[in-house]
Amino acid sequence: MTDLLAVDGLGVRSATGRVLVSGLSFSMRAGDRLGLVGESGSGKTLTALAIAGLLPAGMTASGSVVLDVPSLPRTEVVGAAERRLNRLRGRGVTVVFQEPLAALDPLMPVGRQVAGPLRRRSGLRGAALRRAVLRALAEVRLADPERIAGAYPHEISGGQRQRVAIATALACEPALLIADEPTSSLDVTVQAEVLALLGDLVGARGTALLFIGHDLGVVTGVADRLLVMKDGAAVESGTARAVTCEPSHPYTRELVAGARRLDDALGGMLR
Ligand SMILES: Nc1ncnc2c1ncn2[C@@H]1O[C@H](COP(=O)(O)OP(=O)(O)OP(=O)(O)O)[C@@H](O)[C@H]1O
Repeated sequence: MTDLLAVDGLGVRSATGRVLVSGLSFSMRAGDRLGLVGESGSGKTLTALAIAGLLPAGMTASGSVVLDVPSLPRTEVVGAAERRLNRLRGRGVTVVFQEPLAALDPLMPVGRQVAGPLRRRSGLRGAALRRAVLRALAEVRLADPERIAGAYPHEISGGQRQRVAIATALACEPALLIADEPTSSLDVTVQAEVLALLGDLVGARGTALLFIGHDLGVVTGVADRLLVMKDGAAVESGTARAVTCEPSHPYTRELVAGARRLDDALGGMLR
């Protein structure tokens, strides 16, 4: 099987030339679940944006990010023209961000927002499209999809919004879904539900998942492999089990000890 995503020596610099990410290399195949974990400011989000070709204006990427998605031309994202990247986004790679309010249009009922990618992907129109929207909302386990479809983003809860954002992202049938702290703004119970849902949905579709988070307990709940980042570089990588059971880098040991302390304080809930 060939790599779906091959990141080789990725670097990101700010407009003023500050090195924010450097020398990052990893690869993913169809259906893989990789967790990028590290403290705030370690470069996780910029890595995600660089992979999707969405770095803010002025920032520059170096190295190589190759996305090789079935039925799409193999694309070198670094330096690619916007037109090329547009073909890749959606079917190739889709991102779910931490704050769904930022991703959803405040002035459009959420049903119409899910309908956009569904229509583009499937060509459905009219009543058939409407049924597909309701199915997509039911699939992310939203009770009463009819009501949710007609609601504006501010009329539903944070957990419901994140489910809508996931439904919208999956409606594109992406080969790679990047989820950047998708549950950090949610309370713990809702967070656990949304994580389980995300795991089930990508599993059922064979979608590769790049899951980003600062909380090792959360990330290991979804990812099979981990890449630990610190100060814009990878300090350790391996299977989730190896990294959490036998961390070799002092920073990873700190992360593991922190997650254990939290787990003990919660009476082993995370085990
Ligand atoms: N638009 C920007 N201009 C300049 N520097 C930036 C910009 N965005 C991020 N940075 C810097 O790049 C570094 C990496 O940021 P990034 O957002 O990737 O970290 P992160 O690991 O995702 O953190 P968090 O968990 O807080 O989102 C940080 O030092 C940050 O201050």
